Formats: sequence, C-alpha cells, structure tokens
Amino acid sequence: MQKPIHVLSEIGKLHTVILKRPGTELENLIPQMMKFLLFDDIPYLKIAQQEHDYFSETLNRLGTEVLNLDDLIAESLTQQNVKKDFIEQVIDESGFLHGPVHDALEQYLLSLETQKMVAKVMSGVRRNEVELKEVGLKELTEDTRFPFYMNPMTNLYFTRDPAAAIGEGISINNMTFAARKRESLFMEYIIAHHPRFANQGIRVWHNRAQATSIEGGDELVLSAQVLAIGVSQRTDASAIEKIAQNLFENSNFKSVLAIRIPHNHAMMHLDTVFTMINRDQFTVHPAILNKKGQIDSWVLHPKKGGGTSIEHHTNLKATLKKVLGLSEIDLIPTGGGDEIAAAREQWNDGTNTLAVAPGEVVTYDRNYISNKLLREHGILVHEIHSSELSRGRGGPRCMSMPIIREDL
Ligand SMILES: NC(=[NH2+])NCCC[C@H](N)C(=O)O
Repeated sequence: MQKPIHVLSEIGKLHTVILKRPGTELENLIPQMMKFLLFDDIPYLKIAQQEHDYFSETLNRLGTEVLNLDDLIAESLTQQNVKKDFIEQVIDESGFLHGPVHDALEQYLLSLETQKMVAKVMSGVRRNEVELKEVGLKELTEDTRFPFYMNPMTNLYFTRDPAAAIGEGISINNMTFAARKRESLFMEYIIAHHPRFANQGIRVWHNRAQATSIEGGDELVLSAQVLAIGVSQRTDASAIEKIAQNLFENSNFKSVLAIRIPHNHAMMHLDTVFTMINRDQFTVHPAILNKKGQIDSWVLHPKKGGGTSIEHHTNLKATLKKVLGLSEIDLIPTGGGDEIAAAREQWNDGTNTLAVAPGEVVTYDRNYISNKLLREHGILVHEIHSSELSRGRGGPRCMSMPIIREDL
C-alpha cells in the first residue's frame, strides 16, 4: 500500500505535492512590514494567483496530484476540540497567551466556519477587526507600529520550508524568523489529524518544539541514503547534527552532506543556490564557490558503536561523486557563468528548479539564460510565469512540498 509520505530522492517522478495558492495574506503586505515579513516588494495578487494556478495546472498536466494546504488544514480541524486547540495555539504563538486580546481573537475565530477561520488565520487579523472587552496596561502600552494583532503569513506559498518529507517521515520545522514561525503549526495538525496522514506511524525527524532551527529549503534528499542540508541563514549546524543522528538511528539514511552557504536574504536556503535535476546533474550558483572553485562541506556518517563521524571537504563535485557513488557530475552554472546574468537570475530563483522526473524540471520563464543552458545540457524544461511570484524570493522548488515521489 502507498505510504502517505514517500520521498527517497529529489528527482523521482513527482506523484503528490502540497501547494498553497497565494491569498489575501499578500494584500496585507505593507511597506513598513516588508522586511519583517521577508519580502522585497508587494506582489500584485491577481497576477500572482494566475501565475500560481498555471504552476499548479502544469504539475497536474505532468501527472502530479496537487493537494492544497488550505484544504488539508480545514479537513484536519473537523473535530470541535481540535479546532479549538488549533485556534488557542495560533493565538498564543501570535503573542497573546492570555488577556483581553487573546479572548477577543478567540471569540472571533471560533465564530467563523472552519474554512473561513483558516483563511483569516493565514491572511492576518487587524487590530480594528476585534473589539476588546477591557483594556489593561499591556494593551495601552503595546507597540502599535504594525496594524495587526495577528500578522499575515505572507510566505505560506513557499510550502517547501515549514516541513520537509524525508524518506517516509517528515521534519516539522522550527522556523528561524518570527514572520514564519507559525507556519509549521499547520503541518503539525495535518500529520496528527488529517485522515490521510493521522495514525499511520509517520516518523517525525525534527519537530517544531526543538530549539534549533531548520527549514525545508535547506533539506535536499539526494538519494535514498544521502541527505544534503544547507548550513545557512535559516538552518543551524546543531539542528543538522540532531536530525542526522535521528535519521542514522531510525532510517536507511547513511550520510548527511552539510554545505555551508552565504548567510544573506538572496541565498537564504541551499535550494536557492543548488538543486538536483537528474541522477548526476545539478544547478549551482557560481557565486557560492570561492576563487578556487571551492566550498566548505562536511559529510556526517554514523560511527560504529554510536555517534557521528564528520569529514571536511571543499570540492563540491568530488564530494558529490563520493557520497552518491558516481563517476561524473554535471554542475550547471546559473546564468551560464556570466557574473551579471548569474547574479540577476539567481536573485529571481534561476537556480531553484523543481524536478518532476529525472532530467525534467519546472523553472521560472524569466531566467532565460539559465533555462537555455539547462536545455543544452539535455534537460526537459517546463517554464512557468514568474513576474509576481518571484517577488517573494522563491522559485518552483520553494513553492512546492513533495510528499510522494516514485522510486528511481
Ligand atoms: N525554499 C526556499 N528557498 N524558500 C524561499 C522562501 C522565501 C521567503 N520570502 C523567506 O524569506 O523565507
């Protein structure tokens, strides 16, 4: 029987994926909150939705089952007590553990029918939407720079990050920045309560209560035995050690390749600078390599008798060959090696491909130099529209959370 989660590679035929259509959360993005909400501009929602619909249709046409995050969460909250717990938790995590604001938000959200409540939680609750029964010193002295009690979850359409399917388990991530912390709550409820996932023994490799942070854009399943994880702005080395240990003890994964990438917003995750597109082909943003063409990486292995061993490497090609047992590797540089084209196209996620099968990817149309190069390297490229979606700094891989891929 098909397991609810089964991902043993980055490139096996994509069977099932979770997406989130951009919604009114994006219309609650305002200039003074942009940096905090991890955006560089305000997307035009109507066009962003059209572009996203086209993405979803493209995956459908290629034979992928598309599940929507909003539906999954609403379907997980059919029991009144579960819905109530969810509302409590999301209010707590929005900064209101108790008190008049907590009570007003609770009353408001409970009064909404589940789907509407979910949409509201995602799009944010303005201060003027609820009426407080009493006002204490806390409310009077509160920081009111932002017009929301519950901030909009503007990054939800990047379903890749809050959780990642690894093998037949999942990492439910503790996100780095406040703007995204609440996002992984959805997957926690889905795994625990959705009929498709609940009570099926799904292993949780990392949970959101763990103090160390990790995000799905950094987690790449290179093979049934090898996971690559970025040491990045968003993922701590200690989270990598912990998840590696857990995988070594409880799964068939034998190596974790930790790759250190620059810590900045354009390259916040490993998948913004490196993705797998075929058994032996990868995209890479040339700027992550130093003048000698090197990058620091560390391979973690289980040690006999417990613990992990760590080896340091600097040659990406040689390291990939070694961990994957391949004789050749084709690293395809974003922007075709031109410094300006590489920087521009990487900024708009030219490195960020979503493999739908070995050697077949979905990419943004605007990165025409990188796309042409991929085709010259024999890759089948499906382009999607990207004027508005790209303003959130994420591409097709960031916008998708594969949960079932066919084995290679
Ligand atoms: N997997 C990814 N690269 N996701 C991109 C996420 C972009 C989002 N604005 C953030 O900063 O978190």
